[in-house]
Amino acid sequence: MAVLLFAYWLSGAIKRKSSTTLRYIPGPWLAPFSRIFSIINIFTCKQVHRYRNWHETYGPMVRVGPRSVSVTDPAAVRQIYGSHAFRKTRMYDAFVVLGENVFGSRDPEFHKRRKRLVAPAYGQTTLAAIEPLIWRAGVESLMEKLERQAAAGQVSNLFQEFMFMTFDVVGEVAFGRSFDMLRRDGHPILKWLEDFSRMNMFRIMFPFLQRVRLPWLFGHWYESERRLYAFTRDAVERRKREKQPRRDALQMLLEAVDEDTGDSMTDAEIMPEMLVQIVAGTDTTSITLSWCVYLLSQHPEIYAKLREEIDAVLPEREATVSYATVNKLPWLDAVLNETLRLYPAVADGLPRSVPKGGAELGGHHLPGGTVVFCSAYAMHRSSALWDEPESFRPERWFAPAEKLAEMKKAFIPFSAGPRACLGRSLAWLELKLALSTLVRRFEFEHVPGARMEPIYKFMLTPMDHHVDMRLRPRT
Ligand code: HEM
Repeated sequence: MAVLLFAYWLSGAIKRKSSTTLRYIPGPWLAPFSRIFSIINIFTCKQVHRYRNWHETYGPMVRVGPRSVSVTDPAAVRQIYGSHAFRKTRMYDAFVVLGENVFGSRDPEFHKRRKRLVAPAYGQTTLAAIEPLIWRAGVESLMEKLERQAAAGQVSNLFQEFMFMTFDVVGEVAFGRSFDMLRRDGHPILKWLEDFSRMNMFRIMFPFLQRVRLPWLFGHWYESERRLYAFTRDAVERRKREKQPRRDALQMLLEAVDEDTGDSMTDAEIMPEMLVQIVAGTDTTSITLSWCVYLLSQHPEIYAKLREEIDAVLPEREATVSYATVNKLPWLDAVLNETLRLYPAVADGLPRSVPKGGAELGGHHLPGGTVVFCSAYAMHRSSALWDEPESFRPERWFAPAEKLAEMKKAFIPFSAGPRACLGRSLAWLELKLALSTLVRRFEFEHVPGARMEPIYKFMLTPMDHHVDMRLRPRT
């Protein structure tokens, strides 16, 4: 029996290897035969290193599975992400939390309609209105907590504190009030979301679970789902009862009107969009800040340059920092860009499906249905695209305009095209306010112990989820 099964697998594998034009794309010898590497990735979380090495060995197009290809050629990457032609794959169903939404949707028509409705929630007018909320609920609350930890002689785990900060900001702007995680060291929504995403994974693997409920098996996950729903609904209803609501992201969603039909969004449509802001807008930003402070702690000369630049525009330690003051600082920009290059939080994946009929990509013909994706980690560290790719050199971002334009083609921390990050202006605002205030108020020094090797588990994080720093208040 075992021999028969093996023979069956082998004949299928050989057919898969030789029957498509993918056979001309180089890659590890096992990749065309089986999806073994996707499975290994799930268990080891080290695919970013693997993809980077493969691209260094095989070039900009690497076959990584029977029907999947990893791409780092900038022109091919723009082709994949630059339009709706290459659609998101089924993997994105995992992001359909409480309903179809702008992030998880695979349908271009739905996405275009929904994006028009939600765009004002991420726009400049909203950002200007919520800046004081981000300062109060996020940055200032974080500084107060760090002040207390420093006074008590405690080491601060900035990985965790930045995460709490970004959750509190999304709570404030998308749910109408902070989750208060910085003060309470957590919130039950963390568990509800974790349970919910596990349940969703099962629903994707076994679609009958969309229709059938198995309370004896998944009872506690259903309970988390119920609580998440009730919590989100409560936030919407609370806001609707307010006589003079403030102009934040939640309000923009409630006031959104479809230009063509004149329809507003229903509560059932608004709720998934609120959750998207948590799923897409918390860890991404906090992890970027974590890597950034770690890199600064390892490069004292860069840290000193940044401190000098920030001290010049923020002479008073305690003053409220405005975005206008820190928005255009060359070293701050360069340090954050270089962090996003070396440690892009969304370092891998973003799978897309080649359209029916196939496509020419990177000099190869790929049949329809082939899964293609760009590993930002591999592209950002490619020796074909960057000088000294593994070095932290923020000054590279001061290159002449022509060189800079070339670099930007190979730089995609927020993806590109119609599905690029909608929250990137908000992310920049949070990143710059938080980092400049931290640098102005504290001297920080890394406390070794936790493993800092990057692993990829949905995001590119340090292995132990710790970035331990000893903080000393500055004058
Ligand atoms: C440093 C921080 C951030 C990084 C590196 C980042 C990165 C990304 C990337 C790579 C994508 C494309 C995902 C894909 O195609 O699968 C994306 C999409 C998205 N991001 Fe961000 N993001 C950040 C912060 C935020 C914030 C703060 C928000 C909102 C609160 C946000 C909201 C979104 C949304 C709504 C999408 C889906 C856009 C669409 O499909 O039209 N992101 N982000």
